[in-house]
Amino acid sequence: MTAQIIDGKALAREIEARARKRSEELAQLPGGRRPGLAVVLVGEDPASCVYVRNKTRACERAGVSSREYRLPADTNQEALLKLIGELNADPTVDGILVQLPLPGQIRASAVIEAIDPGKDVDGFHMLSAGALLVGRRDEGFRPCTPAGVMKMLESVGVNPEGLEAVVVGRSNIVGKPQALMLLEDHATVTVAHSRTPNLAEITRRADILVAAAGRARMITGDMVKPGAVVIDVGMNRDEEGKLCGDVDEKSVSEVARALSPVPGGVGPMTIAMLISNTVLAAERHLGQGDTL
Ligand SMILES: Nc1nc(=O)c2c([nH]1)NC[C@@H]1CN(c3ccc(C(=O)N[C@@H](CCC(=O)O)C(=O)O)cc3)C=[N+]21
Ligand SMILES: [Mg+2]
Repeated sequence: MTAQIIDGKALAREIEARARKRSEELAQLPGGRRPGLAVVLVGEDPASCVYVRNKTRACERAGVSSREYRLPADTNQEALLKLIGELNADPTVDGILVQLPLPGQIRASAVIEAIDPGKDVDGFHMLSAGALLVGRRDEGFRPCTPAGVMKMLESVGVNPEGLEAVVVGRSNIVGKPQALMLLEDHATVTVAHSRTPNLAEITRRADILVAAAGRARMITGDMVKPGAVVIDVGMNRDEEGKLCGDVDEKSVSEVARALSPVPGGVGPMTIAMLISNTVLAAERHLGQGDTL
C-alpha cells in the first residue's frame, strides 16, 4: 500500500478562496470593511519570519488587510502590553497575533491574556481554551493548527466517530486542543507524549494518528497501524537543515492509508485557519454572526 498524500496547500487555497468571498461581502455592508489582522513579531527568529511572510501572502489572497509590527528583541513586557492595548482599542483590527516564542524577558501568558478575547484569532487565550473545553462554538476561537488537522481529516473522508485517535504531544497550542476536538467528534482519544514509555504500542492502535511531539521523523512505519490516517504536525530541521516533520514519510507511506506531508501539509492549513478565524472575528465585530 502507498499512502494517499493529503494536499494541505490545495485545501488551504480553497479555504482562503471562501474567506475572500466573505471578506468582500463584509466590505460591501453598510458600515462594513475588510477584516483586519495585526501581527506582532518581537525579535527576528528566522522560522518566525518565514511564517509571517507566508501569512502576509495568505491575507492578500483572502482580501484580509494585514499590518505587521516588528519590535526589537530587547523589547520589554510593558512596551508590548502597551501595543496590545492600542490594538485592542483599534476598531479596524479584528484579530491580533503575537508570534511565539517570545524573548525570555517577556512572559507569554501575560501577553496572551492581555489580548481582547474577541480578537484572539490564534485561539490561545484562556477564554478560547475554555470555550473549546465546554464545546461552545459561539465563543472564542479554535486554535488554528488542530482546527486545520480536523479539516484535513474531513478532506479524506475520515469521520472520527467511533475511531481510535492517538495524539502524540500535549502542548497547549496543538496536542491538548487536538485531543478535545477529536473527542468532540466522538473519537476514542489517547494523548501520548515524550514520557510515554510504550509509545509504539499506543500509536499502533490508532486509526487516526496526529504527530505533534516536535522530534524529527520519530514516527516510523512499524509504529503505524495498516490503513491508518497519519497527520504530521512536526516542523523540524534535520541534520542537513532540511525541513521535516515528526513522521518518517518513507516508511509510514508504505503502511498508512493517507499521510500529510511536510512541507505542504499542516503548515499552510494553519495559516488558512488563521485567516478563517480573522474573518469570523470581523463577522462578530460587524454583527454578522457565525457563518463560516
Ligand atoms: N502566535 C503564533 N501563532 C502561530 O500560529 C505560530 C506561532 N505563533 N509561532 C510559530 C508557529 C509555526 N507556525 C507555522 C505556520 C505555517 C508554516 C508554514 O507555512 N509552513 C510551510 C513552509 C515553511 C517553510 O518552507 O519553512 C509548509 O509547511 O508548507 C510554518 C510554521 C505558526 N506558528
Ligand atoms: Mg511532549
